[in-house]
Amino acid sequence: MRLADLTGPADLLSLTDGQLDALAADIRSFLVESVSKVGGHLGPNLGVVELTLALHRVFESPKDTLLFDTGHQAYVHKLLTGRMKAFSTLRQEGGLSGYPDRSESEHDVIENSHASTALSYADGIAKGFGLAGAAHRRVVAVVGDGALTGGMSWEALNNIGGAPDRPVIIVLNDNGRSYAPTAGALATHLGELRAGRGGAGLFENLGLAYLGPVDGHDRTALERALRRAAALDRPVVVHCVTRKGHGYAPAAEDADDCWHAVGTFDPETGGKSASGGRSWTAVFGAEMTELGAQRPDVVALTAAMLQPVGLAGFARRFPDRVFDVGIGEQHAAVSAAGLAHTGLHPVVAVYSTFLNRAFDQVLMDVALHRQPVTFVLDRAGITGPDGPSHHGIWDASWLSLVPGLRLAVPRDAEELRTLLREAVAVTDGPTVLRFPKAQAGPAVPALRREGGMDVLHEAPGARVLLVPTGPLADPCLQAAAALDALGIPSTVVDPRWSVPVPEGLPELAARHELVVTVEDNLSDGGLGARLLRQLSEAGAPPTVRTVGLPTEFLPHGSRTALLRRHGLTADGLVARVGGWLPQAAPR
Ligand SMILES: Cc1ncc(C[n+]2csc(CCOP(=O)(O)OP(=O)(O)O)c2C)c(N)n1
Ligand SMILES: CC(=O)[C@@H](O)[C@H](O)COP(=O)(O)O
Ligand SMILES: [Mg+2]
Repeated sequence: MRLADLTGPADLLSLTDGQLDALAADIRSFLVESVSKVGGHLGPNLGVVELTLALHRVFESPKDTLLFDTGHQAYVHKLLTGRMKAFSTLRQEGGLSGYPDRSESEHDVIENSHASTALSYADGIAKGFGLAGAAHRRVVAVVGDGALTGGMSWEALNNIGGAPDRPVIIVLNDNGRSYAPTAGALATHLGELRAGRGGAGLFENLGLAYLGPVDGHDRTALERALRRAAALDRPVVVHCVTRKGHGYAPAAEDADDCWHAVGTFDPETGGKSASGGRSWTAVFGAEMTELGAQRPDVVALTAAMLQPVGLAGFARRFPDRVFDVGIGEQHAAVSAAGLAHTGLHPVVAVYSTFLNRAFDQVLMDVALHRQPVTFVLDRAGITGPDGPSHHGIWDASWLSLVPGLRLAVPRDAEELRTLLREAVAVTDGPTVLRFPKAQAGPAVPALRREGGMDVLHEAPGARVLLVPTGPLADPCLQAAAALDALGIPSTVVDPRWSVPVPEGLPELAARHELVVTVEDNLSDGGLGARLLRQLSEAGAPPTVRTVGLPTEFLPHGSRTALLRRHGLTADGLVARVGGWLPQAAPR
């Protein structure tokens, strides 16, 4: 049977070993071909072809629940559950999600792409099945060795191991790496288990049965182990040893990150498409390395994403001053507070969306102690193809609730360098920089600085004040030029530090009829909302309009298209101002 003929998992049950091996090869070729066109998580999915085939042959989804931790390795699951024909739409607006999605299939459960949550789901689902008298329904969680370094995994294991009557089946997909080789004591222990030297092992000491190590590319061995696990009728870990990128050599198998997440590429040669320009990440990484040479007290932390957050250069130059804590953002924040307690200035580089889980740590372990920790949030704002659990749109709102915290949004590369240095010069509390998943745009020079803000554009008799944060300065300047041409003079200021509200902004706002804040984050809790409150509390405010993102889960799609949809473009702003100042409606 060819992949194209597959209508669902039940079709797998009648296939011979030879047909299944041919199907596995078919799936691998299809993955390389498809992902080469749209980008995605090729390496992780090449590593779970045989594993996913075995899962769907041994367990009966959706009667049995199959959970994928992080969900980036669920492409094969999608192909086996009837979504091959739609696969060309992967991660594109209106197309398949890059993660499980309950609106796509009854076989999908966890849509959240944040790691280390699957075992908690499994614990809850198993408890629910038990209460419903449906304990016969299997709960199977596929968890990577990286996801197992996340704290919530151990909170769940503490529950799962303590309940012998709740037979959660944990399929440990151990390829020895997250992006890079997985760091820490757990990785060492898994290595001992892989080598058969693990003795009783951590899992058995926690009350779980342990089966393995199993060759994660030998489908029959996997099926045998999974059937044994199901028959044990108690919590069990099936330790599968896989290779990320398996079967696409040398490109994916031998790359530093085994092609964890790739853009488009030539499937014949493995040649990646060049990304033009210089990303915000690259600008940050270069400046961090410069800073590290000048400030011996500056250290860096990453949560298993050294390369993606731009710290590889810093790590090469200062290997003793960079810490990969595994997928542990909460731990990173508090370990940074500890580092700061010893007089160092830690820089924690994470993707915006992943810092959300460390709110309490930023609030109570960093800010309450007024520790000088700098958080650098990459992928802040609309990210695009990774969808709702990856858009970094909440940070600017919840961070504004942290007493003493300062947040800055650089508008261009030079400002990123300057603001980073301003941030690491702060000694009495947390600082945050945020920038998007994009190329750092053209330089945006300031006319002058006023009240802590950079004036970027002004015109006599200005009626409208545009207040963009970060890179949205560029479309705002284009809008200002268009408004001037429409006979509506305007001012454009960059607040630079948008938390707290710059002290000169309320007074400057009061000098205009209409104030429009423009933010690549939620409007709720954003700069505009906070400015509006300050102005209204100070008496009759000018009209303030906040152009930002709705408090919704935004779909996947291109960053450009999503920004346009939410009016975060020059023509979108002009059209809106036209509506807010009727006589300015574009002719
Ligand atoms: C909370 C959180 N932090 C960081 C990430 C980014 N991330 C996505 S996959 C990944 C590595 C996961 O490693 P593992 O669980 O071993 O899965 P593998 O990719 O090896 O299959 C990381 C760090 C994330 N999704 N969630
Ligand atoms: C699954 C996950 O969280 C990461 O792999 C993420 O998808 C990477 O995002 P970028 O591709 O923007 O680096
Ligand atoms: Mg792994």
